[in-house]
Amino acid sequence: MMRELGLDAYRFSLSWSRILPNGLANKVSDAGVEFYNNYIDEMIKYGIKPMVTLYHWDLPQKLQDLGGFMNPLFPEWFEDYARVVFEKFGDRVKHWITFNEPREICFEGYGSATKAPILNATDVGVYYCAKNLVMGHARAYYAYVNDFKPSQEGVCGITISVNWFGALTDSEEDQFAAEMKRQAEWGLYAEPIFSEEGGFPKELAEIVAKKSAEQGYPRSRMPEFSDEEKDFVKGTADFLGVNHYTAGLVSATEYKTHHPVPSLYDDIDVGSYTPPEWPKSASSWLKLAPNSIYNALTHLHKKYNGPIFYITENGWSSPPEADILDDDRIRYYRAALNSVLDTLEAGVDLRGYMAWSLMDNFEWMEGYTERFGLYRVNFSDPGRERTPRKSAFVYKQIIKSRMIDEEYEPDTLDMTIDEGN
Ligand SMILES: C[C@H]1O[C@@H](Oc2ccc([N+](=O)[O-])cc2)[C@H](O)[C@@H](O)[C@H]1O
Repeated sequence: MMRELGLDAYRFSLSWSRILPNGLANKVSDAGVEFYNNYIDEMIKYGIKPMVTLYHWDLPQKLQDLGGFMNPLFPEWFEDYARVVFEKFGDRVKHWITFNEPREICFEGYGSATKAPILNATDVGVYYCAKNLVMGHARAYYAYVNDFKPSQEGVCGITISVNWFGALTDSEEDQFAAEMKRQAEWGLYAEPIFSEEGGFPKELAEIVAKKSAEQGYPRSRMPEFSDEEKDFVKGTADFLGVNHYTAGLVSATEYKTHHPVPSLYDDIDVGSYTPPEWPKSASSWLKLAPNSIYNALTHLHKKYNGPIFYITENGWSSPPEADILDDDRIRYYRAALNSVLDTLEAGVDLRGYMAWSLMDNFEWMEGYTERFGLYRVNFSDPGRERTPRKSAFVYKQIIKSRMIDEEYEPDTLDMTIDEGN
């Protein structure tokens, strides 16, 4: 499928427990390493660069039983695991991502309890997790930079989910509410690594400290980074990977919904709105918002002094029964890629774009009910038959011709494998 599309890069993740069955680095699975060696070698054979994520949400059970991201030893465990994979695969993998989407790991896993491990610690879970995760990221980064990069010459970054949150109105209150939403959704994870000051976002930290005191906590529910820790974490990324899907308009007073007290969303206490005219996908959270890649990336570009970006995920879901002639997905990719062009024109250092996803897959809590693939997968078929959707043909034509808005008819679209690839 990668060859049919003419891809020159592919992002995938490693399963920690497939490589270290106990989670800890005392025992490495030869079969696990061989599995990924074959996978990586096959890509490289066809000129497809692997971009590898170390952690995309599957923590070894033993480590989860020990508290997972809540355990202060988590950063060490992660560094040990990272060292094994850099050593095994770093001769061929030159683009490393430590974590996929800290927000979904920490907020959804340890706060709102909507993703594994479904731990309902709404008051502190997201904040404790965020600090341990960021410390683990920094330890893995230094392991790479000090002990592997000199010979392997690759780069190491982190991928954060960055949807665009603008203000509903021009009022000062709504502008501040939008900034609080951005700090809660991605600043918690980006700020310690990419800001000049380091540590958690300042205004959010102040709000949480104030509310914690009012709520009778002896200290802020959000842990602090010591000065030493701030310096340790600052600048530990060669690039910022961005998973971008959608946007919301934020209000200080309107569109508020109920949240547990205390919790991150109660702390920021803002409302969010999506205009009804924004087209809807099969996922409740995903709507097609105008020029949102441009809005998000130009904002981050200014805020963090022009870092290197990769868009590491971007895509559209349809229900399983949807037609294979998926014009809604094509409309989404055209809009997104036009927004990428605007972003590049604005001088943002965006080095790559990855669609989510090559093929339908298991979509976490939603299982097989939301399909993101350029290729449809028939999950009732024991052979898991794969069929290119119309969007696959169009995507192939776009990346080959660099023409985004040209109209293609399905029977004129070319799906032969280019011998050069
Ligand atoms: C569809 C892919 O989404 C990624 O995760 C999310 C989850 C939620 C949002 N959101 O805006 O609410 C954005 C991205 C994830 O990395 C991938 O595995 C897929 O689930």
